[in-house]
Amino acid sequence: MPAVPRRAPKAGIDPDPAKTWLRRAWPLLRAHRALLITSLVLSFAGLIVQVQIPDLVRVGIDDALVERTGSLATYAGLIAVLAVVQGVINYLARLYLLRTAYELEYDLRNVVFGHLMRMSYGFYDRVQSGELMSRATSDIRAVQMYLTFGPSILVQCTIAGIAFALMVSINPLLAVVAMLTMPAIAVLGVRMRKAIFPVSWLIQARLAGVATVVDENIQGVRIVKAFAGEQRQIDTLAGAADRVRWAYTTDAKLRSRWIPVMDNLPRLGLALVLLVGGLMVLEGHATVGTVVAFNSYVLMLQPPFRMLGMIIMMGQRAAASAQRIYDILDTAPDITDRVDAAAPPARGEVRLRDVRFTYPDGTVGLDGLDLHIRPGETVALVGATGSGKSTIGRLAARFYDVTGGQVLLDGVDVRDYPLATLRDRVGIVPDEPFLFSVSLHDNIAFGRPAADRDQVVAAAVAAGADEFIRELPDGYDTVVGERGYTLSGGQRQRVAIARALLVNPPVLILDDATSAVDVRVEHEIHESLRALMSGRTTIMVAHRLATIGLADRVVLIADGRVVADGTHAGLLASEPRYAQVLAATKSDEEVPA
Ligand SMILES: Nc1ncnc2c1ncn2[C@@H]1O[C@H](COP(=O)(O)OP(=O)(O)OP(=O)(O)O)[C@@H](O)[C@H]1O
Repeated sequence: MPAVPRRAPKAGIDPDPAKTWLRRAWPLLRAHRALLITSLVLSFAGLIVQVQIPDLVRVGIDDALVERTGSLATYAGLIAVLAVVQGVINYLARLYLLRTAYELEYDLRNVVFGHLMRMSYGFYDRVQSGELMSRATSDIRAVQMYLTFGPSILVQCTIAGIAFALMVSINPLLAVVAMLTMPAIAVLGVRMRKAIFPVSWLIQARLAGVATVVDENIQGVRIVKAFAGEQRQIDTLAGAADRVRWAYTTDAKLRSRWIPVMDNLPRLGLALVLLVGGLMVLEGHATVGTVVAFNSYVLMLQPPFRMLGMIIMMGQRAAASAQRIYDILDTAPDITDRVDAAAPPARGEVRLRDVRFTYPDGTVGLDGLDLHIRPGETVALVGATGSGKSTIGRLAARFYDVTGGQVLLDGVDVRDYPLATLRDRVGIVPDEPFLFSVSLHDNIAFGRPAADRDQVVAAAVAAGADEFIRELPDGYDTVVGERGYTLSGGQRQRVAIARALLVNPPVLILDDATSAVDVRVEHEIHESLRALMSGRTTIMVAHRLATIGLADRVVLIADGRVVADGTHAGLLASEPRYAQVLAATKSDEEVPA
Protein backbone atom coordinates (compact mmCIF):
# COMPACT_ATOMS: atom_id res chain seq x y z
CA MET A 1 0.00 0.00 0.00
CA PRO A 2 1.43 3.39 -0.89
CA ALA A 3 2.31 5.47 2.12
CA VAL A 4 0.00 8.47 2.37
CA PRO A 5 1.76 11.55 3.66
CA ARG A 6 -0.13 12.73 6.70
CA ARG A 7 0.34 15.13 9.50
CA ALA A 8 0.47 13.80 13.01
CA PRO A 9 -2.22 15.11 15.37
CA LYS A 10 -1.11 18.46 16.77
CA ALA A 11 -2.42 17.69 20.21
CA GLY A 12 -4.31 15.13 22.22
CA ILE A 13 -6.55 15.11 25.24
CA ASP A 14 -5.34 16.05 28.72
CA PRO A 15 -4.83 12.68 30.44
CA ASP A 16 -6.08 13.84 33.85
CA PRO A 17 -9.54 12.23 34.29
CA ALA A 18 -10.25 14.48 37.28
CA LYS A 19 -10.55 17.54 35.05
CA THR A 20 -13.80 18.63 33.38
CA TRP A 21 -14.31 17.51 29.83
CA LEU A 22 -13.69 20.99 28.45
CA ARG A 23 -10.45 21.37 30.38
CA ARG A 24 -9.33 18.02 29.03
CA ALA A 25 -10.11 19.11 25.47
CA TRP A 26 -8.21 22.35 26.00
CA PRO A 27 -4.88 21.17 24.47
CA LEU A 28 -6.73 20.42 21.24
CA LEU A 29 -8.31 23.86 21.10
CA ARG A 30 -5.03 25.49 22.02
CA ALA A 31 -3.22 23.71 19.22
CA HIS A 32 -5.58 25.29 16.71
CA ARG A 33 -6.06 28.58 18.49
CA ALA A 34 -4.58 30.67 15.67
CA LEU A 35 -7.25 29.49 13.24
CA LEU A 36 -10.05 29.70 15.77
CA ILE A 37 -9.13 33.15 17.05
CA THR A 38 -8.77 34.48 13.48
CA SER A 39 -12.22 33.17 12.70
CA LEU A 40 -13.72 34.66 15.87
CA VAL A 41 -12.08 38.05 15.33
CA LEU A 42 -13.31 38.11 11.74
CA SER A 43 -16.77 37.08 12.82
CA PHE A 44 -16.78 39.90 15.39
CA ALA A 45 -15.63 42.39 12.75
CA GLY A 46 -18.45 41.22 10.49
CA LEU A 47 -20.95 41.88 13.28
CA ILE A 48 -19.64 45.41 13.82
CA VAL A 49 -20.18 46.11 10.12
CA GLN A 50 -23.58 44.44 10.23
CA VAL A 51 -24.93 46.64 13.03
CA GLN A 52 -23.88 49.76 11.12
CA ILE A 53 -26.22 49.02 8.25
CA PRO A 54 -29.60 49.69 9.97
CA ASP A 55 -28.10 52.86 11.43
CA LEU A 56 -27.09 54.00 7.95
CA VAL A 57 -30.61 53.21 6.75
CA ARG A 58 -31.94 55.40 9.56
CA VAL A 59 -29.70 58.35 8.69
CA GLY A 60 -30.42 57.80 4.98
CA ILE A 61 -34.19 57.90 5.45
CA ASP A 62 -34.13 60.87 7.79
CA ASP A 63 -31.58 62.79 5.75
CA ALA A 64 -32.50 61.98 2.17
CA LEU A 65 -36.24 61.25 2.39
CA VAL A 66 -37.59 63.29 5.35
CA GLU A 67 -35.22 66.27 5.49
CA ARG A 68 -34.27 65.96 1.80
CA THR A 69 -30.81 67.31 2.58
CA GLY A 70 -28.66 64.31 1.68
CA SER A 71 -28.23 62.28 -1.47
CA LEU A 72 -30.22 59.04 -1.58
CA ALA A 73 -27.68 57.48 -3.96
CA THR A 74 -24.82 58.13 -1.55
CA TYR A 75 -26.58 56.30 1.28
CA ALA A 76 -27.68 53.45 -0.97
CA GLY A 77 -24.11 53.16 -2.29
CA LEU A 78 -22.63 53.19 1.23
CA ILE A 79 -25.03 50.49 2.37
CA ALA A 80 -24.13 48.38 -0.67
CA VAL A 81 -20.41 48.79 0.10
CA LEU A 82 -20.92 47.79 3.74
CA ALA A 83 -22.94 44.76 2.63
CA VAL A 84 -20.12 43.66 0.34
CA VAL A 85 -17.51 44.19 3.07
CA GLN A 86 -19.64 42.22 5.52
CA GLY A 87 -20.07 39.46 2.95
CA VAL A 88 -16.32 39.12 2.42
CA ILE A 89 -15.59 39.17 6.15
CA ASN A 90 -18.28 36.56 6.82
CA TYR A 91 -16.93 34.38 4.04
CA LEU A 92 -13.46 34.42 5.59
CA ALA A 93 -14.79 33.94 9.12
CA ARG A 94 -16.80 30.91 8.04
CA LEU A 95 -13.88 29.49 6.09
CA TYR A 96 -11.56 29.72 9.09
CA LEU A 97 -14.21 28.36 11.43
CA LEU A 98 -14.85 25.32 9.26
CA ARG A 99 -11.13 24.76 8.85
CA THR A 100 -10.73 24.84 12.63
CA ALA A 101 -13.59 22.38 12.93
CA TYR A 102 -12.13 19.89 10.49
CA GLU A 103 -8.58 20.23 11.81
CA LEU A 104 -9.89 19.51 15.29
CA GLU A 105 -11.91 16.58 14.01
CA TYR A 106 -8.84 15.26 12.18
CA ASP A 107 -6.78 15.38 15.36
CA LEU A 108 -9.46 13.85 17.51
CA ARG A 109 -10.12 11.07 15.01
CA ASN A 110 -6.42 10.26 14.72
CA VAL A 111 -5.92 10.31 18.46
CA VAL A 112 -8.88 7.96 19.00
CA PHE A 113 -7.96 5.64 16.13
CA GLY A 114 -4.29 5.61 17.18
CA HIS A 115 -5.37 4.60 20.66
CA LEU A 116 -7.72 1.92 19.33
CA MET A 117 -4.86 0.44 17.32
CA ARG A 118 -2.75 0.15 20.47
CA MET A 119 -5.46 -1.69 22.35
CA SER A 120 -5.00 -5.41 22.77
CA TYR A 121 -7.13 -8.45 22.05
CA GLY A 122 -8.62 -8.32 25.54
CA PHE A 123 -10.12 -4.89 24.84
CA TYR A 124 -11.70 -6.03 21.57
CA ASP A 125 -13.08 -9.12 23.32
CA ARG A 126 -15.06 -6.77 25.56
CA VAL A 127 -16.28 -3.96 23.30
CA GLN A 128 -18.77 -4.06 20.47
CA SER A 129 -17.50 -2.89 17.13
CA GLY A 130 -20.74 -1.06 16.29
CA GLU A 131 -20.42 0.98 19.44
CA LEU A 132 -16.80 1.85 18.65
CA MET A 133 -17.78 2.99 15.15
CA SER A 134 -20.37 5.30 16.63
CA ARG A 135 -17.83 6.77 19.03
CA ALA A 136 -15.39 7.24 16.22
CA THR A 137 -17.94 9.16 14.13
CA SER A 138 -20.91 10.84 15.80
CA ASP A 139 -19.26 11.43 19.18
CA ILE A 140 -16.21 13.01 17.59
CA ARG A 141 -18.51 15.17 15.48
CA ALA A 142 -20.55 16.31 18.52
CA VAL A 143 -17.42 17.36 20.41
CA GLN A 144 -15.94 19.10 17.39
CA MET A 145 -19.17 21.03 16.75
CA TYR A 146 -19.35 22.33 20.29
CA LEU A 147 -15.66 23.24 20.50
CA THR A 148 -15.77 25.31 17.32
CA PHE A 149 -19.35 26.46 16.86
CA GLY A 150 -19.82 27.10 20.57
CA PRO A 151 -17.32 29.99 20.71
CA SER A 152 -18.57 31.24 17.37
CA ILE A 153 -22.17 31.37 18.60
CA LEU A 154 -21.01 33.16 21.74
CA VAL A 155 -19.28 35.78 19.60
CA GLN A 156 -22.45 36.16 17.58
CA CYS A 157 -24.36 36.71 20.78
CA THR A 158 -22.25 39.80 21.40
CA ILE A 159 -24.17 41.38 18.54
CA ALA A 160 -27.03 41.70 21.02
CA GLY A 161 -24.83 43.87 23.25
CA ILE A 162 -23.46 45.97 20.40
CA ALA A 163 -26.86 46.49 18.80
CA PHE A 164 -28.43 47.34 22.14
CA ALA A 165 -25.72 49.90 22.89
CA LEU A 166 -26.29 51.50 19.49
CA MET A 167 -30.04 51.55 20.01
CA VAL A 168 -29.67 53.15 23.44
CA SER A 169 -27.49 55.86 21.91
CA ILE A 170 -30.21 56.53 19.33
CA ASN A 171 -33.35 56.23 21.43
CA PRO A 172 -33.16 54.69 24.94
CA LEU A 173 -36.91 54.21 25.46
CA LEU A 174 -37.42 52.53 22.10
CA ALA A 175 -34.32 50.40 22.76
CA VAL A 176 -35.99 49.01 25.90
CA VAL A 177 -39.22 48.37 23.97
CA ALA A 178 -37.27 46.54 21.23
CA MET A 179 -35.69 44.28 23.85
CA LEU A 180 -38.98 43.41 25.57
CA THR A 181 -39.61 40.15 23.73
CA MET A 182 -35.99 38.92 23.96
CA PRO A 183 -36.15 37.27 27.41
CA ALA A 184 -39.25 35.38 26.26
CA ILE A 185 -37.40 34.24 23.14
CA ALA A 186 -34.44 33.05 25.19
CA VAL A 187 -36.63 31.18 27.69
CA LEU A 188 -38.77 29.60 24.99
CA GLY A 189 -35.64 28.73 22.98
CA VAL A 190 -34.21 26.81 25.93
CA ARG A 191 -37.57 25.10 26.55
CA MET A 192 -37.89 24.15 22.91
CA ARG A 193 -34.45 22.57 22.86
CA LYS A 194 -35.16 20.77 26.13
CA ALA A 195 -38.31 19.30 24.63
CA ILE A 196 -36.68 18.34 21.32
CA PHE A 197 -33.31 17.21 22.64
CA PRO A 198 -34.30 13.81 24.12
CA VAL A 199 -36.11 12.97 20.92
CA SER A 200 -33.06 13.80 18.79
CA TRP A 201 -31.03 11.48 21.01
CA LEU A 202 -33.64 8.82 20.50
CA ILE A 203 -33.43 9.32 16.74
CA GLN A 204 -29.64 8.92 16.85
CA ALA A 205 -29.86 5.77 18.96
CA ARG A 206 -32.55 4.25 16.77
CA LEU A 207 -30.68 5.09 13.58
CA ALA A 208 -27.68 3.31 15.08
CA GLY A 209 -30.01 0.36 15.72
CA VAL A 210 -31.05 0.28 12.06
CA ALA A 211 -27.39 0.54 11.00
CA THR A 212 -26.52 -2.44 13.21
CA VAL A 213 -29.31 -4.56 11.70
CA VAL A 214 -28.27 -3.62 8.15
CA ASP A 215 -24.58 -4.11 8.91
CA GLU A 216 -25.02 -7.51 10.55
CA ASN A 217 -27.28 -8.75 7.80
CA ILE A 218 -24.94 -7.65 5.05
CA GLN A 219 -21.95 -9.16 6.86
CA GLY A 220 -23.92 -12.28 7.70
CA VAL A 221 -25.89 -12.49 4.46
CA ARG A 222 -24.48 -15.93 3.72
CA ILE A 223 -25.90 -17.32 6.95
CA VAL A 224 -29.23 -15.53 6.47
CA LYS A 225 -29.58 -17.14 3.06
CA ALA A 226 -28.34 -20.52 4.18
CA PHE A 227 -31.11 -20.68 6.78
CA ALA A 228 -33.72 -19.00 4.54
CA GLY A 229 -33.97 -16.27 7.15
CA GLU A 230 -34.57 -13.41 4.71
CA GLN A 231 -38.19 -12.68 5.67
CA ARG A 232 -37.43 -12.80 9.39
CA GLN A 233 -34.53 -10.42 8.96
CA ILE A 234 -36.62 -8.10 6.78
CA ASP A 235 -39.18 -8.06 9.60
CA THR A 236 -36.43 -7.26 12.12
CA LEU A 237 -35.37 -4.33 9.99
CA ALA A 238 -38.98 -3.20 9.57
CA GLY A 239 -39.28 -3.16 13.37
CA ALA A 240 -36.15 -1.05 13.72
CA ALA A 241 -37.24 1.24 10.90
CA ASP A 242 -40.63 1.67 12.55
CA ARG A 243 -38.97 2.80 15.76
CA VAL A 244 -37.03 5.39 13.77
CA ARG A 245 -40.23 6.55 12.07
CA TRP A 246 -41.95 6.99 15.45
CA ALA A 247 -39.03 9.03 16.78
CA TYR A 248 -38.94 11.22 13.67
CA THR A 249 -42.71 11.79 13.78
CA THR A 250 -42.56 12.76 17.44
CA ASP A 251 -39.73 15.12 16.62
CA ALA A 252 -41.75 16.63 13.76
CA LYS A 253 -44.77 17.13 16.03
CA LEU A 254 -42.65 18.90 18.64
CA ARG A 255 -40.98 21.09 16.09
CA SER A 256 -44.20 22.08 14.41
CA ARG A 257 -45.57 23.06 17.79
CA TRP A 258 -42.56 25.15 18.84
CA ILE A 259 -41.24 26.69 15.66
CA PRO A 260 -44.29 28.84 14.79
CA VAL A 261 -44.22 30.25 18.32
CA MET A 262 -40.53 31.03 18.01
CA ASP A 263 -41.05 32.55 14.57
CA ASN A 264 -43.96 34.72 15.62
CA LEU A 265 -42.52 36.24 18.76
CA PRO A 266 -40.24 38.53 16.75
CA ARG A 267 -43.32 39.79 14.92
CA LEU A 268 -44.78 40.78 18.25
CA GLY A 269 -41.55 42.66 18.85
CA LEU A 270 -41.91 44.42 15.50
CA ALA A 271 -45.48 45.39 16.30
CA LEU A 272 -44.41 46.84 19.65
CA VAL A 273 -41.62 48.86 18.02
CA LEU A 274 -44.02 50.13 15.36
CA LEU A 275 -46.64 51.08 17.95
CA VAL A 276 -44.40 52.80 20.48
CA GLY A 277 -41.98 54.14 17.85
CA GLY A 278 -44.87 55.35 15.67
CA LEU A 279 -46.43 57.21 18.62
CA MET A 280 -43.04 58.79 19.36
CA VAL A 281 -42.71 59.86 15.72
CA LEU A 282 -46.20 61.38 15.80
CA GLU A 283 -45.24 63.28 18.94
CA GLY A 284 -41.93 64.35 17.49
CA HIS A 285 -39.75 62.29 19.87
CA ALA A 286 -38.35 59.99 17.17
CA THR A 287 -37.69 60.00 13.47
CA VAL A 288 -39.18 57.66 10.84
CA GLY A 289 -35.66 56.41 10.11
CA THR A 290 -35.30 55.35 13.74
CA VAL A 291 -38.44 53.21 13.59
CA VAL A 292 -37.21 51.54 10.40
CA ALA A 293 -33.71 50.95 11.85
CA PHE A 294 -35.16 49.48 15.05
CA ASN A 295 -37.20 47.09 12.98
CA SER A 296 -33.94 45.72 11.59
CA TYR A 297 -32.35 45.58 15.05
CA VAL A 298 -35.26 43.60 16.46
CA LEU A 299 -34.76 41.03 13.70
CA MET A 300 -30.99 41.06 14.15
CA LEU A 301 -31.31 40.39 17.87
CA GLN A 302 -33.41 37.27 17.50
CA PRO A 303 -30.84 34.66 16.47
CA PRO A 304 -28.48 35.05 19.43
CA PHE A 305 -31.34 34.71 21.89
CA ARG A 306 -32.76 31.76 20.00
CA MET A 307 -29.33 30.11 19.89
CA LEU A 308 -28.89 30.22 23.66
CA GLY A 309 -31.04 27.11 23.96
CA MET A 310 -29.13 25.43 21.18
CA ILE A 311 -25.74 26.06 22.71
CA ILE A 312 -26.85 24.66 26.06
CA MET A 313 -28.09 21.47 24.42
CA MET A 314 -25.03 21.19 22.19
CA GLY A 315 -22.93 21.47 25.33
CA GLN A 316 -24.82 18.66 27.04
CA ARG A 317 -24.52 16.43 24.03
CA ALA A 318 -20.83 17.21 23.61
CA ALA A 319 -20.21 16.48 27.29
CA ALA A 320 -21.81 13.04 26.96
CA SER A 321 -19.95 12.34 23.71
CA ALA A 322 -16.65 13.51 25.15
CA GLN A 323 -17.12 11.23 28.14
CA ARG A 324 -17.57 8.24 25.85
CA ILE A 325 -14.46 9.18 23.87
CA TYR A 326 -12.49 9.70 27.08
CA ASP A 327 -13.62 6.29 28.31
CA ILE A 328 -11.70 4.81 25.38
CA LEU A 329 -8.69 7.07 25.73
CA ASP A 330 -8.53 6.45 29.50
CA THR A 331 -8.41 2.69 28.99
CA ALA A 332 -4.69 2.05 29.01
CA PRO A 333 -3.47 -0.63 26.57
CA ASP A 334 -2.86 -3.68 28.76
CA ILE A 335 -0.08 -4.98 26.53
CA THR A 336 2.73 -2.55 27.15
CA ASP A 337 5.62 -2.17 24.75
CA ARG A 338 9.26 -2.25 25.76
CA VAL A 339 10.38 -0.32 22.72
CA ASP A 340 14.01 0.10 23.73
CA ALA A 341 14.63 -3.38 25.14
CA ALA A 342 17.34 -5.44 23.48
CA ALA A 343 16.27 -8.73 21.88
CA PRO A 344 18.56 -11.79 21.82
CA PRO A 345 19.61 -13.28 18.46
CA ALA A 346 16.68 -15.15 16.94
CA ARG A 347 16.90 -18.95 17.06
CA GLY A 348 13.28 -19.99 17.33
CA GLU A 349 13.14 -21.67 20.70
CA VAL A 350 9.77 -21.44 22.47
CA ARG A 351 9.25 -22.38 26.08
CA LEU A 352 6.07 -22.13 28.13
CA ARG A 353 6.76 -22.47 31.82
CA ASP A 354 3.81 -23.28 34.11
CA VAL A 355 1.67 -20.91 32.05
CA ARG A 356 -1.70 -19.96 33.43
CA PHE A 357 -4.05 -17.77 31.53
CA THR A 358 -7.60 -16.62 32.13
CA TYR A 359 -9.47 -14.66 29.44
CA PRO A 360 -10.88 -11.27 30.47
CA ASP A 361 -14.35 -12.82 30.82
CA GLY A 362 -13.04 -15.34 33.35
CA THR A 363 -12.74 -18.38 31.05
CA VAL A 364 -9.66 -20.41 31.85
CA GLY A 365 -7.50 -20.75 28.71
CA LEU A 366 -4.38 -22.45 30.07
CA ASP A 367 -3.93 -24.01 33.48
CA GLY A 368 -0.28 -24.66 34.33
CA LEU A 369 1.02 -25.58 30.88
CA ASP A 370 4.67 -26.60 30.38
CA LEU A 371 6.02 -26.97 26.87
CA HIS A 372 9.46 -26.72 25.31
CA ILE A 373 9.87 -26.43 21.55
CA ARG A 374 13.39 -26.56 20.19
CA PRO A 375 14.60 -24.34 17.34
CA GLY A 376 13.60 -25.76 13.97
CA GLU A 377 11.12 -28.25 15.37
CA THR A 378 7.70 -28.80 13.82
CA VAL A 379 5.20 -29.50 16.55
CA ALA A 380 1.54 -30.38 16.19
CA LEU A 381 -0.78 -29.34 19.00
CA VAL A 382 -3.65 -31.75 19.25
CA GLY A 383 -6.57 -31.62 21.65
CA ALA A 384 -10.31 -31.52 22.01
CA THR A 385 -12.09 -28.31 21.05
CA GLY A 386 -11.62 -25.65 23.71
CA SER A 387 -8.61 -27.41 25.25
CA GLY A 388 -6.36 -24.36 24.82
CA LYS A 389 -4.40 -25.02 21.61
CA SER A 390 -5.03 -21.63 20.00
CA THR A 391 -4.42 -19.89 23.30
CA ILE A 392 -0.79 -21.09 23.22
CA GLY A 393 -0.19 -19.23 19.94
CA ARG A 394 -1.96 -16.11 21.19
CA LEU A 395 0.27 -16.00 24.25
CA ALA A 396 3.45 -16.71 22.26
CA ALA A 397 2.66 -13.75 19.98
CA ARG A 398 1.68 -11.79 23.11
CA PHE A 399 -1.82 -10.93 22.01
CA TYR A 400 -2.56 -11.43 25.69
CA ASP A 401 -0.25 -11.50 28.70
CA VAL A 402 -0.10 -14.63 30.82
CA THR A 403 -1.78 -14.48 34.21
CA GLY A 404 0.85 -16.79 35.68
CA GLY A 405 4.10 -18.42 34.62
CA GLN A 406 6.17 -17.34 31.65
CA VAL A 407 6.37 -17.58 27.87
CA LEU A 408 9.98 -17.44 26.73
CA LEU A 409 11.23 -16.90 23.21
CA ASP A 410 14.92 -17.76 22.84
CA GLY A 411 15.24 -17.66 26.61
CA VAL A 412 13.74 -14.21 27.05
CA ASP A 413 10.26 -13.50 28.41
CA VAL A 414 8.05 -12.31 25.55
CA ARG A 415 7.08 -9.33 27.73
CA ASP A 416 10.70 -8.19 27.57
CA TYR A 417 10.76 -7.88 23.77
CA PRO A 418 9.87 -4.75 21.84
CA LEU A 419 6.44 -5.69 20.45
CA ALA A 420 7.45 -5.02 16.84
CA THR A 421 10.42 -7.39 17.16
CA LEU A 422 8.32 -10.06 18.81
CA ARG A 423 5.66 -9.90 16.09
CA ASP A 424 8.43 -10.12 13.47
CA ARG A 425 9.76 -13.24 15.12
CA VAL A 426 6.48 -14.97 15.84
CA GLY A 427 4.29 -15.16 12.75
CA ILE A 428 0.76 -16.36 13.26
CA VAL A 429 -1.77 -17.49 10.69
CA PRO A 430 -5.26 -17.74 12.16
CA ASP A 431 -7.82 -20.30 11.01
CA GLU A 432 -10.10 -17.56 9.71
CA PRO A 433 -7.78 -15.27 7.82
CA PHE A 434 -8.84 -11.68 7.36
CA LEU A 435 -8.08 -10.09 4.01
CA PHE A 436 -8.36 -6.37 3.35
CA SER A 437 -10.20 -4.98 0.33
CA VAL A 438 -6.96 -4.21 -1.47
CA SER A 439 -4.95 -6.09 -4.10
CA LEU A 440 -3.57 -9.56 -3.40
CA HIS A 441 -0.08 -8.09 -3.64
CA ASP A 442 -0.88 -5.59 -0.89
CA ASN A 443 -2.59 -8.25 1.22
CA ILE A 444 0.49 -10.47 1.08
CA ALA A 445 2.85 -7.53 1.64
CA PHE A 446 0.85 -6.30 4.66
CA GLY A 447 3.67 -7.00 7.11
CA ARG A 448 6.40 -5.81 4.70
CA PRO A 449 4.84 -2.98 2.71
CA ALA A 450 8.15 -2.30 0.97
CA ALA A 451 8.45 -5.83 -0.45
CA ASP A 452 8.77 -5.99 -4.24
CA ARG A 453 6.77 -8.20 -6.56
CA ASP A 454 9.43 -10.93 -6.67
CA GLN A 455 9.42 -11.29 -2.89
CA VAL A 456 5.62 -11.34 -2.82
CA VAL A 457 5.54 -14.00 -5.54
CA ALA A 458 8.15 -16.11 -3.72
CA ALA A 459 6.03 -16.06 -0.56
CA ALA A 460 2.92 -16.92 -2.58
CA VAL A 461 4.71 -19.82 -4.26
CA ALA A 462 5.77 -21.20 -0.88
CA ALA A 463 2.20 -20.88 0.39
CA GLY A 464 0.76 -22.61 -2.67
CA ALA A 465 -1.07 -19.43 -3.67
CA ASP A 466 0.85 -18.42 -6.78
CA GLU A 467 -0.93 -20.73 -9.17
CA PHE A 468 -4.48 -19.58 -8.46
CA ILE A 469 -3.46 -15.92 -8.19
CA ARG A 470 -1.96 -16.02 -11.69
CA GLU A 471 -5.23 -17.35 -13.03
CA LEU A 472 -7.20 -14.38 -11.68
CA PRO A 473 -8.01 -11.63 -14.23
CA ASP A 474 -5.54 -9.11 -12.75
CA GLY A 475 -3.18 -11.60 -11.13
CA TYR A 476 -1.48 -10.11 -8.10
CA ASP A 477 -3.23 -6.79 -8.73
CA THR A 478 -6.67 -8.33 -8.31
CA VAL A 479 -8.51 -6.46 -5.59
CA VAL A 480 -10.31 -8.90 -3.35
CA GLY A 481 -13.88 -8.27 -2.23
CA GLU A 482 -14.57 -7.25 1.34
CA ARG A 483 -12.86 -9.65 3.77
CA GLY A 484 -11.65 -11.60 0.76
CA TYR A 485 -15.05 -13.15 0.14
CA THR A 486 -14.37 -13.33 -3.59
CA LEU A 487 -11.87 -16.10 -2.83
CA SER A 488 -12.51 -19.60 -1.58
CA GLY A 489 -11.74 -20.45 2.05
CA GLY A 490 -8.64 -22.42 1.04
CA GLN A 491 -7.43 -19.62 -1.22
CA ARG A 492 -7.83 -17.08 1.59
CA GLN A 493 -5.82 -19.33 3.89
CA ARG A 494 -3.02 -19.61 1.37
CA VAL A 495 -2.89 -15.82 0.96
CA ALA A 496 -2.71 -15.52 4.76
CA ILE A 497 0.15 -18.02 4.90
CA ALA A 498 2.00 -16.10 2.18
CA ARG A 499 1.49 -12.93 4.23
CA ALA A 500 3.11 -14.58 7.26
CA LEU A 501 5.92 -16.13 5.21
CA LEU A 502 6.92 -12.84 3.63
CA VAL A 503 7.86 -11.57 7.07
CA ASN A 504 9.99 -14.72 7.34
CA PRO A 505 9.52 -15.26 11.07
CA PRO A 506 11.77 -17.78 12.86
CA VAL A 507 8.64 -19.08 14.64
CA LEU A 508 5.56 -19.75 12.57
CA ILE A 509 2.26 -20.63 14.20
CA LEU A 510 -0.31 -22.15 11.91
CA ASP A 511 -3.56 -22.11 13.87
CA ASP A 512 -5.45 -24.67 11.87
CA ALA A 513 -4.39 -22.45 8.98
CA THR A 514 -4.74 -25.14 6.36
CA SER A 515 -8.11 -26.50 7.49
CA ALA A 516 -9.81 -25.35 4.28
CA VAL A 517 -6.99 -26.44 1.99
CA ASP A 518 -7.22 -29.92 0.56
CA VAL A 519 -4.77 -32.50 1.83
CA ARG A 520 -2.66 -32.60 -1.34
CA VAL A 521 -2.20 -28.81 -1.38
CA GLU A 522 -1.51 -28.80 2.35
CA HIS A 523 1.18 -31.34 1.85
CA GLU A 524 2.70 -29.25 -0.95
CA ILE A 525 2.63 -26.15 1.23
CA HIS A 526 4.45 -27.91 4.04
CA GLU A 527 6.95 -29.45 1.63
CA SER A 528 7.83 -26.07 0.15
CA LEU A 529 7.99 -24.55 3.63
CA ARG A 530 10.42 -27.22 4.66
CA ALA A 531 12.56 -26.78 1.59
CA LEU A 532 12.49 -23.00 1.49
CA MET A 533 13.09 -22.11 5.07
CA SER A 534 14.64 -24.94 6.95
CA GLY A 535 15.43 -24.21 10.55
CA ARG A 536 12.11 -22.48 11.14
CA THR A 537 10.17 -23.51 14.23
CA THR A 538 6.63 -24.39 13.26
CA ILE A 539 3.75 -24.87 15.65
CA MET A 540 0.64 -26.26 14.07
CA VAL A 541 -2.75 -26.50 15.68
CA ALA A 542 -3.85 -29.66 13.99
CA HIS A 543 -7.15 -31.41 13.64
CA ARG A 544 -6.39 -33.58 10.64
CA LEU A 545 -4.23 -36.63 10.54
CA ALA A 546 -2.65 -35.28 7.38
CA THR A 547 -1.46 -32.18 9.22
CA ILE A 548 -0.28 -34.16 12.21
CA GLY A 549 1.75 -36.34 9.87
CA LEU A 550 3.89 -33.36 8.93
CA ALA A 551 5.06 -32.80 12.49
CA ASP A 552 8.24 -34.12 14.14
CA ARG A 553 6.43 -34.20 17.44
CA VAL A 554 2.86 -34.24 18.69
CA VAL A 555 1.73 -32.59 21.91
CA LEU A 556 -1.63 -33.53 23.36
CA ILE A 557 -3.42 -30.73 25.20
CA ALA A 558 -6.33 -31.22 27.56
CA ASP A 559 -7.93 -28.65 29.90
CA GLY A 560 -5.17 -26.13 29.33
CA ARG A 561 -2.33 -28.52 30.11
CA VAL A 562 0.05 -30.82 28.24
CA VAL A 563 -1.04 -34.38 28.95
CA ALA A 564 1.19 -36.26 26.54
CA ASP A 565 4.12 -35.56 24.26
CA GLY A 566 5.73 -37.79 21.63
CA THR A 567 5.46 -39.00 18.08
CA HIS A 568 2.17 -39.75 16.40
CA ALA A 569 2.83 -43.49 16.41
CA GLY A 570 4.12 -43.47 19.98
CA LEU A 571 1.09 -41.57 21.32
CA LEU A 572 -1.28 -43.74 19.38
CA ALA A 573 0.21 -46.78 21.04
CA SER A 574 0.57 -45.41 24.57
CA GLU A 575 -2.06 -42.75 25.12
CA PRO A 576 -5.75 -43.72 24.92
CA ARG A 577 -6.82 -40.06 25.22
CA TYR A 578 -4.89 -39.30 22.02
CA ALA A 579 -6.79 -41.93 20.10
CA GLN A 580 -10.04 -40.57 21.53
CA VAL A 581 -9.29 -37.02 20.37
CA LEU A 582 -8.36 -38.23 16.93
CA ALA A 583 -11.53 -40.26 16.71
CA ALA A 584 -13.52 -37.18 17.64
CA THR A 585 -12.01 -35.17 14.77
CA LYS A 586 -13.95 -37.43 12.42
CA SER A 587 -10.96 -37.53 10.13
CA ASP A 588 -10.73 -40.50 7.89
CA GLU A 589 -7.64 -39.32 6.04
CA GLU A 590 -4.43 -41.25 5.98
CA VAL A 591 -1.20 -39.85 7.34
CA PRO A 592 1.08 -39.16 4.36
CA ALA A 593 4.16 -41.29 4.46
N1 LIG B 1 -11.44 -14.39 23.35
C1 LIG B 1 -11.86 -15.27 24.26
N2 LIG B 1 -12.55 -14.85 25.33
C2 LIG B 1 -12.96 -15.72 26.26
N3 LIG B 1 -12.73 -17.03 26.22
C3 LIG B 1 -12.06 -17.50 25.17
C4 LIG B 1 -11.59 -16.67 24.14
N4 LIG B 1 -10.96 -17.42 23.22
C5 LIG B 1 -11.02 -18.69 23.69
N5 LIG B 1 -11.67 -18.76 24.84
C6 LIG B 1 -11.93 -19.95 25.69
O1 LIG B 1 -10.67 -20.45 26.12
C7 LIG B 1 -10.63 -21.85 26.07
C8 LIG B 1 -9.50 -22.34 25.17
O2 LIG B 1 -9.74 -21.84 23.87
P1 LIG B 1 -8.82 -22.15 22.61
O3 LIG B 1 -9.31 -21.27 21.51
O4 LIG B 1 -7.41 -22.06 23.00
O5 LIG B 1 -9.20 -23.67 22.32
P2 LIG B 1 -8.72 -24.61 21.12
O6 LIG B 1 -8.13 -25.80 21.77
O7 LIG B 1 -7.88 -23.86 20.16
O8 LIG B 1 -10.12 -24.97 20.49
P3 LIG B 1 -10.49 -25.24 18.94
O9 LIG B 1 -9.84 -26.50 18.56
O10 LIG B 1 -11.99 -25.39 19.02
O11 LIG B 1 -10.05 -24.05 18.18
C9 LIG B 1 -12.01 -22.28 25.59
O12 LIG B 1 -12.79 -22.61 26.71
C10 LIG B 1 -12.57 -21.07 24.91
O13 LIG B 1 -13.97 -21.04 25.03
